[in-house]
Amino acid sequence: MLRPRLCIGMSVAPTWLSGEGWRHQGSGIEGLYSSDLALDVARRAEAAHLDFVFRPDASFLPLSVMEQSFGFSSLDPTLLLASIARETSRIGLVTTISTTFGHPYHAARQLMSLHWLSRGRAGWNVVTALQGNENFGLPDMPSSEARYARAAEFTQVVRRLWGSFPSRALLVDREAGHYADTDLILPIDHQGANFQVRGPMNLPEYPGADIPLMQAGGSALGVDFAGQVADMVFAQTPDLAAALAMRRQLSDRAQAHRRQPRDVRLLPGLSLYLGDTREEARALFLATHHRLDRQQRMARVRDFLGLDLADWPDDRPITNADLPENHRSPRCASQCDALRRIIRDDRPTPPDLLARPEILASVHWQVIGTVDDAVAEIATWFRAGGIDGFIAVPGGSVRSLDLLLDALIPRLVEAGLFRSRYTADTLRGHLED
Ligand SMILES: Cc1cc2nc3c(=O)[nH]c(=O)nc-3n(C[C@H](O)[C@H](O)[C@H](O)COP(=O)(O)O)c2cc1C
Repeated sequence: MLRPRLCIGMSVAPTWLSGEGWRHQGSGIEGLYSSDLALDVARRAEAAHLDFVFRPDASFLPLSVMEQSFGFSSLDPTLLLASIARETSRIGLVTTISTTFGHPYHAARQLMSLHWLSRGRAGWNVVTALQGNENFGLPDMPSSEARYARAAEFTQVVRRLWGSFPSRALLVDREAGHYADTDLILPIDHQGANFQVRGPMNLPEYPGADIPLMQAGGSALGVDFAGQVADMVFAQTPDLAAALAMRRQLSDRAQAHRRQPRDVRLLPGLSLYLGDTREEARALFLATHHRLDRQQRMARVRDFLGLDLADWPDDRPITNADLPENHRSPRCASQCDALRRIIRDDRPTPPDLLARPEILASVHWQVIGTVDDAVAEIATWFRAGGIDGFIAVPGGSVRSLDLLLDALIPRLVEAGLFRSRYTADTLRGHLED
């Protein structure tokens, strides 16, 4: 444990309505393309004193899922969070901006705008993106190396632009008629492999609290990048062993970049299917994913692992030796690694593998059970030093969301694992609390 209490973020994606979740009466799905859904959750998350709400994002629309659910269709995350800024006062607002497709000048200005509008509560989830190249004139997705090199340069430019108009340069001296001390507003004159940016930025830095960075991407390059720049890491760690290994790697890479391990908070996604009983939770999970048929599940196995299960006997276990050696999904190395670990450790048969939550849903840490089950598991992982907190990704229905905010978080407070009130009103303040 690197800090005494958990850091807790809440996805406003809204994951609890994915799968079949949106079809429940009263799901509120009609509010998806307005602020309504996210605002309601943000207000409730603020009442529970969470560190931040968080909006992941994608710049492409896979049509295959749209017939059955809302998929990746969504409002622009930064605009959505800006609309929430004035309706809340304490909770952090973490948006997602990809470093692969956009330009750092735009990103720097959008993020600092959100920071001003929320009075110091903005955070940036730095992603190198999974897909979407065809929407930006790129014939293929750039390699992992190219994406992380661009991410490092992009992030450096954004930070330098934020610093190019320091808050102390803002004088607003009515009497003398001096608005700003222009000696302090300096160009950055960046000439790099990907960007040429003169600066300065046309917006001053928000005084007193900087914008924390979150990173998502679990390959060796991703972890090194996180060790260099991230305050938080959104990770996929399906079991405690994976979390402990990730925590060790992050600490190692943080120190290699002359930072402290505690500066980089490991916050895995925690997918929660909660019910009053375990049976209820399991039924909720299965009902949520029942429309994913065997063909679709096998397609996921093929995509992630390069393994074709079409003619595989149902009683034959799948072992490490069966996995094609050089298959790399272009999409996400960390997700594939998690599935490889399951095959290495559990040797599942095809029916076992195809029923795994990791195939049906995500490779996030999953609790399918009661609030007691979730509290026990979170406490175990935290006390073992595997996590610094988590990002809640409730699934299945609004009921999972309600149990998270109304029952689970208060139980963590009672256990002394989470704050009972805010002591700060900026995101940086919450992280250091
Ligand atoms: C937990 C997690 C969350 C992610 N969220 C996003 C996202 O919201 N938007 C996005 O474009 N990419 C997202 N990504 C993709 C990563 O930014 C990255 O492109 C991908 O994981 C490949 O990098 P890697 O090989 O280092 O994992 C996410 C990845 C992970 C592991």
